[in-house]
Amino acid sequence: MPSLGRLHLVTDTRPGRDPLAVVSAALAVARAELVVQVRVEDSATDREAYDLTRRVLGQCAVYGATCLVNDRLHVALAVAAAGGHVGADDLPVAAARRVLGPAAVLGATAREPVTAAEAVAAGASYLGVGPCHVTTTKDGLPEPIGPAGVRAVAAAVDVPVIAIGGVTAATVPALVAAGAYGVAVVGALSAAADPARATAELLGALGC
Ligand SMILES: Cc1ncc(COP(=O)(O)OP(=O)(O)O)c(N)n1
Ligand SMILES: Cc1nc(C(=O)O)sc1CCOP(=O)(O)O
Ligand SMILES: [Mg+2]
Repeated sequence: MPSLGRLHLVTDTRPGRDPLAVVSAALAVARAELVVQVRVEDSATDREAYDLTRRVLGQCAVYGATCLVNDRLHVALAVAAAGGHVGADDLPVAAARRVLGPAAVLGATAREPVTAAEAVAAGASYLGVGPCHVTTTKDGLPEPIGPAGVRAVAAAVDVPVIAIGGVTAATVPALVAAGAYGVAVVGALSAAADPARATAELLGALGC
């Protein structure tokens, strides 16, 4: 299994965003430390997801960076991405592992220690843990768990914990101190005036 980068960029395909430009800027700075998770709107077609993922995978290959696919594991397989990420509304972790195979990177969303341990036992190779802080990027999330919630999950598992939800360079140190191996962001890069600079700030906060 490839070693996991510590800065995860989750693509923002909402109207008015330019995910490929943001990926390009982040890759130029973070290189192999970047994991790009291709996440499209639920309304996007599989063809749209496939086309975007192929382009992102091509960008990542230049830098030896990892490309994962959110939810749509058939797209991950179709483009030979490194793996995928699943949550409560997606395939169960064990089924996702069967689909992707033993060597793939498989992330699972977990918000508390018991489900985190279950996800790891079912085959997750990392956990996405959050929302750590308030975010406007995704609707319907539970209350933020904060660094204390991250600490509880990190203490319960032996796989990398990736903190997500409202993460900024300013909030990274407390999350790392709580046991996060890395962070996943949408807005901190997608909405940045200068995504390359924002990438450097996030890497610096991670101690990379
Ligand atoms: C790193 C990471 N953590 C959590 C999530 C959320 O996944 P999920 O709960 O399946 O929600 P959607 O992203 O599918 O809306 C994630 N994508 N990445
Ligand atoms: C897609 C997603 N999942 C979350 C979870 O907690 O499961 S938070 C989130 C959105 C993260 O975006 P931003 O970095 O802009 O806050
Ligand atoms: Mg999902």
